[in-house]
Amino acid sequence: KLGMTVKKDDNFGEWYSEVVVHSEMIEYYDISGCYILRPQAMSIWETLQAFFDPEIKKMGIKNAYFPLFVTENVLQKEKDHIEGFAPEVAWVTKSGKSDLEVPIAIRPTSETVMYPYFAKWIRGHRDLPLKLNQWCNVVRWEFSNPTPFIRSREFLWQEGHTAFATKEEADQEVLEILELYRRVYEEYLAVPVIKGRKSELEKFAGGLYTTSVEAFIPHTGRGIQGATSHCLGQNFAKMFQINFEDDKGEKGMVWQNSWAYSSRTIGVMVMVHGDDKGLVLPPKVASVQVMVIPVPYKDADTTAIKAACESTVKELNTAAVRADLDTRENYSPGWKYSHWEMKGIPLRIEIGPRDLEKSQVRLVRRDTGAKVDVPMTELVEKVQKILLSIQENLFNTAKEKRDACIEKVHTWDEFTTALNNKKLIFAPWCDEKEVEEDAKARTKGDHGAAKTLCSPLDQPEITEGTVCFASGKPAKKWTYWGRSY
Ligand SMILES: O=C1CCCN[C@@H]1CCCn1cnc2cc(F)c(F)cc2c1=O
Ligand SMILES: [Mg+2]
Repeated sequence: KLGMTVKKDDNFGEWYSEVVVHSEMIEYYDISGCYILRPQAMSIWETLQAFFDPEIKKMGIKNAYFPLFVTENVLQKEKDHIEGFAPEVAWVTKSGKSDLEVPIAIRPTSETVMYPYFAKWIRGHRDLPLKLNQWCNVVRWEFSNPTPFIRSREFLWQEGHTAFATKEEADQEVLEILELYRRVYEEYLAVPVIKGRKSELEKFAGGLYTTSVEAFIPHTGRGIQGATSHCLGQNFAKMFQINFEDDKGEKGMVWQNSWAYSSRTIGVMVMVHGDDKGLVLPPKVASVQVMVIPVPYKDADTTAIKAACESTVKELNTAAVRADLDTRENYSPGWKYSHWEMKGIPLRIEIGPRDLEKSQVRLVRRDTGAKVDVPMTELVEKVQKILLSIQENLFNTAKEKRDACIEKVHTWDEFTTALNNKKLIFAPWCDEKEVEEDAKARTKGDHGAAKTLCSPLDQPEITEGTVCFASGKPAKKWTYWGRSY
């Protein structure tokens, strides 16, 4: 494989596409907007799932699996839930040569698939809370620029759908799930995110309120929704007649939530940490954390070197460090260094004749390129420490870069200047829908309009007399604004 040919600063879109392909995470497919997830990508997906699935089970959520297909009349059940989404719905209209009597939609999300059965299963308050999740794929036939992991016509996600007797229980779960999403990004993918609430314009129209974790890509100056946790209120309970007899014998409608993260998480990680050598994997999601490479010298004892590599891998694997070796003779050490750097392996170990003599190995970090010689007797402890340090350094570096992009503004002019400087804008806002619509209209351009990303749950104080940057009305919230994916 050739090396990287595009630089991250020169052409971000082409750089990204090259990274995901050359790191062997993605293979492009012959249907636009569809991508093959190769093992490196799938192993990251599985690692995140291995964290998230037990966590939601601890919360009493059970996995189920609902059909991929939904009938037209059920899908159209509620216009404002589907409003504007209709063009994205993919339909099955034939089987073999014959047309289907009634076209069948492929799920773009599963509210309308699940909720008729929620109505059937929920009768009394003892049937509550009902808390289900499914790990599945969904299809949204989008036309705006398809991007591996970030925007694809089919993607993997988990979708949680829960029903409670009281709003308080629903409100609490929304935030518990949002905290898990923060951990997925910050503790595993080493990507800093902001927890916040979506505006009335940006929220899920079918719900009561939407919370999200928002990431930011400094290179493009665009925000990206990382994951989302909605409180649906009783909107869907009304639509689907999901009610129950409470302990006083009265009929009440349930309070519902729905929440999801998707394979988009992987793309955000690539965009944030990748560099001009290719992918950079945070150790916690790296299927191989350490690659051991023999450095044979012309008359050196290659057998002894290879044996040292094998015992190093063995020792690391015994200590639960995911290590592998590359002893292929038809590739030079130099070729292997750039190959495994391209693949984002966090740590490389080089073992040559000099290292053998001194009973040491050379460790090379993928994040900083730093090299350090370590006695073989201290191998495991040093490798474990360095892997932790790489995980932390990736997060801290990403957080510093993201924070450096944040610009606090107070006026419209400051806002447009910051927007054109690719900033993540923090502004006092009157929280009025028309003002957001107006700001969107005024910032339309070939880079896309500015929009609200979220109002952070952690709200700074609004000092007396602070006015909205756009309308001049009294400010109600500090809100992040920017262009987005
Ligand atoms: O975002 C979530 C969390 C998991 C469950 N769903 C909610 C809301 C999804 C919002 N949404 C998002 N996209 C959609 C695309 C469609 F084609 C369509 F018919 C419906 C939708 C749609 O409802
Ligand atoms: Mg969409």
